[in-house]
Amino acid sequence: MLQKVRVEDSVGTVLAHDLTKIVPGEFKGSRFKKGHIIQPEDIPELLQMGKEHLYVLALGPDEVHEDEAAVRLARAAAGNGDHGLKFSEPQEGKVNLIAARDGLLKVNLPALQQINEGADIILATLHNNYPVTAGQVVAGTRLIPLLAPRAVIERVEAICHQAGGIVRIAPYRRLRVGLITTGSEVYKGRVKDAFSPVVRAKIASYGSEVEREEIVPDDAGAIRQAIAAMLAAGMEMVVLTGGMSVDPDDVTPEGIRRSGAEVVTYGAPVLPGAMFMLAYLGEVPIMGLPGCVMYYRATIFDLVLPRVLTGERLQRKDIAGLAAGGLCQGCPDCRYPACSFGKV
Ligand SMILES: Nc1nc2c(c(=O)[nH]1)N[C@H]1C(S)=C(S)[C@@H](COP(=O)(O)OP(=O)(O)OC[C@H]3O[C@@H](n4cnc5c(N)ncnc54)[C@H](O)[C@@H]3O)O[C@H]1N2
Ligand code: MOO
Repeated sequence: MLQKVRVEDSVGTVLAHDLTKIVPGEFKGSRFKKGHIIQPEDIPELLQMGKEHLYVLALGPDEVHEDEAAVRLARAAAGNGDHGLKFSEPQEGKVNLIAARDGLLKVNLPALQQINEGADIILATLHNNYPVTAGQVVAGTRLIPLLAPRAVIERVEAICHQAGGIVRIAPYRRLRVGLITTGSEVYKGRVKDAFSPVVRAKIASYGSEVEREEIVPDDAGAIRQAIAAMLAAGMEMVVLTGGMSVDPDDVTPEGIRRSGAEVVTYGAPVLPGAMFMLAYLGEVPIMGLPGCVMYYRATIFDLVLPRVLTGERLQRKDIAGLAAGGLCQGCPDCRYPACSFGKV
């Protein structure tokens, strides 16, 4: 409700329109914004600006101001657990949710949809499973009107509460990784290994480390043995490169099968990365990386590795779920992850 109040009596009320300040030759512009809550220290300045009365919105007992609504939704969306998020100060009814650590953004998509199907308040996020770095804005919330009935915010708080939070940053585990490079040409020294530096760097970028490395020829028995040796040495993840395609010498999938690992998938609806294999030997993820991972900046490995590092055990349906967005556009100037690749 619009009300006219004396400036001296206006502390705590909500300004109904922008207030322009003019200091000749120095300043002309909006000094107080619509929606601003008048503070005690504003009074002298308002009087000096020549104001004696203000139009304000009286906050009814059943109404919330845009800033309060945004703060409350942001906090509810993060939930109570170890969410890994920080919040910006509210500004013009908007609060940003900011990653407090590196990790994978997890968004409860059905609950997000439910919130946004209601009127008057919105929550927008980056894509689910987006790899983020500390300090990055991952979501934002805003009330659409300046004031809204309390029921609006209570409704979204209830959705968030029921979902146990909607947005969080899943941290990466630090795993001991074993790398098995396959290829008789590499084993015999005809080709210098170019795969290992790529895999090492990528794994290091998520905070884990390749602790052991072995080069084996294109021989399924040798591959099986190398996998067993990696587990015996305490490796918590095993990555194999090369030999993933259809040539007679491509025996890496066979070697992984012979290790006794349970194969989740051989083949993934992702380009580059179609000839990828994911398997588990007990709790230990085993990944077969096709040749493209060596020379493309972003591939299936970038989509699967961070999820595995958060401790998620991927299933066939998760791999199938990569199809929409699984086609890399092959931009000359790769901006992954800020692109459509891997975004569902
Ligand atoms: N007829 C078909 N050909 C290919 C298919 C297909 O479906 N049908 N798939 C293509 C795709 S997709 C990819 S990816 C590659 C798969 O590659 P592989 O994982 O089988 O890789 P290799 O055959 O072992 O090697 C390819 C190439 O890269 C060199 N290489 C391998 N490892 C290393 C290393 N550690 N350091 C340096 N160079 C390495 C290797 O010598 C070969 O020249 O297959 C497509 N073909
Ligand atoms: O497996 Mo290939 O990796 O589609 O490029």
